[in-house]
Amino acid sequence: MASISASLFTSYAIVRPNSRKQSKRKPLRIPNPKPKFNTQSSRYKSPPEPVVLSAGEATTYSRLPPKEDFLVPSLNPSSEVKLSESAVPKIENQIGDLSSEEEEEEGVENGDLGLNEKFEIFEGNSDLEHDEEIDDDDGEEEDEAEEKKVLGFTGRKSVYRYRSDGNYKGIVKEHGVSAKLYVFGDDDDEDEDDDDGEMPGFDRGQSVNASDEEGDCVKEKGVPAVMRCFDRAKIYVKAGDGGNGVVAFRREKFVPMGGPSGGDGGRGGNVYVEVEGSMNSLLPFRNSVHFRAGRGAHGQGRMQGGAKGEDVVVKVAPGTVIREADKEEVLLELLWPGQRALLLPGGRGGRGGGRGNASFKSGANKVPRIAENGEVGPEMWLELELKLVADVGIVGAPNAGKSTLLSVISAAQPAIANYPFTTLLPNLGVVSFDYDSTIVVADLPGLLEGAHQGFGLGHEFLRHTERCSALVHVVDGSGPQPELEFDAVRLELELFNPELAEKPYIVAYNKMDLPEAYEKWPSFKEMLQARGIEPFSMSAVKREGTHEVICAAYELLRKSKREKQELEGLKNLENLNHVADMVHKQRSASINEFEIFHDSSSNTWRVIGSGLERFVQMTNWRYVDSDKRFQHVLEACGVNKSLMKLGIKEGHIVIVGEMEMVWHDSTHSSGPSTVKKESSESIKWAKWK
Ligand SMILES: Nc1nc2c(ncn2[C@@H]2O[C@H](COP(=O)(O)OP(=O)(O)OP(=O)(O)O)[C@@H](O)[C@H]2O)c(=O)[nH]1
Ligand SMILES: [Mg+2]
Repeated sequence: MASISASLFTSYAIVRPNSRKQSKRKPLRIPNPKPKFNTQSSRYKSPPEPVVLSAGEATTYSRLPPKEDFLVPSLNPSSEVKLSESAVPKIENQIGDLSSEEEEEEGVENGDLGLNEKFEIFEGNSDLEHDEEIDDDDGEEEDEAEEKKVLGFTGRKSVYRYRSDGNYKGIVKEHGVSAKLYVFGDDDDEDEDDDDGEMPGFDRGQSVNASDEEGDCVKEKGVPAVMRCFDRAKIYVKAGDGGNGVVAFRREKFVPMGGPSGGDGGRGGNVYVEVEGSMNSLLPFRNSVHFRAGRGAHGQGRMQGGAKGEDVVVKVAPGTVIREADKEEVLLELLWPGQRALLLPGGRGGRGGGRGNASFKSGANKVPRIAENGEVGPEMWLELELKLVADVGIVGAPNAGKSTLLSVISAAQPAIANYPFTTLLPNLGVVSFDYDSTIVVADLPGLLEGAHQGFGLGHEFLRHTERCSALVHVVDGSGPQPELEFDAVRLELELFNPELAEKPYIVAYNKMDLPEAYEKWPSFKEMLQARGIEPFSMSAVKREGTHEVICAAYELLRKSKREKQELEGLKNLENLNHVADMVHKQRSASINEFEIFHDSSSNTWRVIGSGLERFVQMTNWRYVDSDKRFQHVLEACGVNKSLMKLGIKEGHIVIVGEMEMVWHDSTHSSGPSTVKKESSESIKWAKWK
C-alpha cells in the first residue's frame, strides 16, 4: 500500500544530461599498436625486396604509385624524362633483345631509353611451371631465365621518378611516357608461400617500403586513389537541425499583459540527392566529403518565426548506387539525369518542434514559460558506387584496340597508345545511328588473366559492364595466341560475375591489317564457329569492319531493349523519397511505445523509445515549466507506472534519452491527484551532479 501511495507522488530529479550516452558517442581512440600492414594475411603480404637489375639503376616495385602522384602536376619539370611515343616500340625491341645483365646495364646507363633510375618494374607472380623452370637454372642459365621473366612492358603518360634508394620521389605529368617492365619471377620466398595463388601484383597494395607500418588503408587497397575514387565514394550527410523556439512576452504601450509572443524556430535544411547529367565520375567527392544542410534560425519575439535552414543538394553521376555505410542494402539507385530524391528531411521547427512560448498558450496557462528546442536533423555516412549507364561495353585484353574502336565509332577521343593499360578509367562515347537513335558505348581498361582476383586494372571497372545490355569483345589478332587470349578474358568475365558472361556479346578480331593477325584469322574463326560464335574481323586503325561490329552490337541491343525498358519503367515508378519517409515515420513514433531495461548492479533503469528520446532532445531544460511538462509526460505515457511495477526504489537512476535522473518516492501528500495539479513543492528535485 505504501508503494501505491508513493506512486502517486513520484517524481524525478533531473541530474544531468546522460553522460554515458555521450561517452558512447565519442569513444576514446586508443592507438592500435599493431602494424596496419597485415603480414599474416595471404592477400596483403610484405612487399618483396626490390630486385636490382643493375647496380642501383632500377628497382622493382610491386604496386602502383601512391595517390599523390595523380595530384602533383609537376615537381621538377626541368629534369623531366620524356620518351617520345616513337621511342616506345624501340624500348620494346630492346627489351626483347636483352640477353644478359650487361646489356641491361648498358641500355640503362647509356640513357638511350631515358630510363636511368626512372622506370619502375612491377613484379608479379608467375605460374608454377615458370617458377620451376627458373628455379632449376643456375649461373648463366639463370640469366637466361631472367630474360624469360620479362614478359612485356607498358608505360603511361606520366613519368615516375625514383631515388636510387628506392623511395618514390615525385612525378612529372602529362607529356612524358615512362616505361614499365612486368617481370614475372619467383625471387621472393613470400611469393612461393602464396598458397591461394594470389599474385603480389602491383595492384595488391604492397607498400614500396616494407617497413612502412604507417601505410594506411589507402595504400593497402593499392590502386591509386584517383582510380578508386572514380567510381566509389564515402560521404557524410546531415540534415539541418530545427531552430529553437523562444520565450518572449509582448511589451507594448497601452497593451498591458500583452501575453506570450515567442516565435517558433525554423525547420532545418533538407538533404537531397540529384543526378547531374554532366557528371561521369564520383571524383568530386574526393575533395568534398561532408554535406551539411543549414540549421533553422531560432524564433524571436513579436511572434517572429525563424527562417528555414538552407537545403543541400548532393550531385551524383547517372548510375550511382547509394548505400548506408557498411550496409548491404541499397537505399537509392539513381539512373537518369534530373532524378532527385529527398534523402534526409531537416529537423522540424515550427509546429512540429522548436515551438516558442506563444504556441503553448492555453486557457489554463496564459503565461507559459516554456519553449522547445528544434529537432536534431538526422545524419548518416553513405557509400556511393557508380555503375556507368552504358548500353554497350567494350572489353578485351590490354592493348587489343578497344580505345581505338571507340574513337572510330564515336566522337570520343580516348588515349590510345601501343602499350597495355593506356586506359586507366573507363571512357564513354556516344554512337549515332539515325537521327533519333544513339547508344552509349563504354571502353574499359584491359583485362588480364587473374583480373577477378585483382590482378591488373580491369576488374576495378568490370562492374560498369553490369548495366550494359551487350558487350563487344575485342581480340588482338596480332597477339601470339588470340584464342587463348579470348578464352582468358571470357573466363575473367565469368569469374567476376556469371551474369556478365551471359550477356549477349560480339567478338571483334582486330588488327587485320597486320600480316600476323591476318594469318591467324581463319583458325580463330574456325575455332569460334565450332563453338557456335560468329566472330567479326576488323582493323580499327584503318576503320575497316568497325561499322559492321557496332551495327551488330546495336542489333543485339535492340533485341533486349524492350525488356530493359520495362524494367526501367518499373524502377522509375519507385518512390525515391522512401528514406525520408522512413525518417518521418520514426519521428512520428508515439511516446507511449517504450521498453525498460534494468541494470541491477548499478541500479539503473534505461527507458528506450524513439518518441520519448525525441521528446527529451527537444525539451529546453532552461525553463522551469519544461521540467513540469516532462514529469507530466512520463506520468501520462505510463513510464512511472511501469517502473514502479518493476520495483524501482528511492535513489535509483533512470535514463531517458540523454537525461539521467534520480528516482524519488514523494510522501508529502496523499490521495489521488494528477501531476498537472501537483504543486511544485511536492516535487523533490535532486541537485545537479
Ligand atoms: N595495326 C593496328 N594497330 C591497331 C589497331 N587497333 C589498334 N591498334 C594499335 O594498338 C595499340 C593499342 O590500342 P588501344 O586502342 O590503346 O588499345 P586498348 O585495348 O584500348 O589498350 P588498353 O587501354 O591499354 O587496354 C595502339 O598502338 C593502336 O594504334 C589495328 O586495327 N591495327
Ligand atoms: Mg584503351
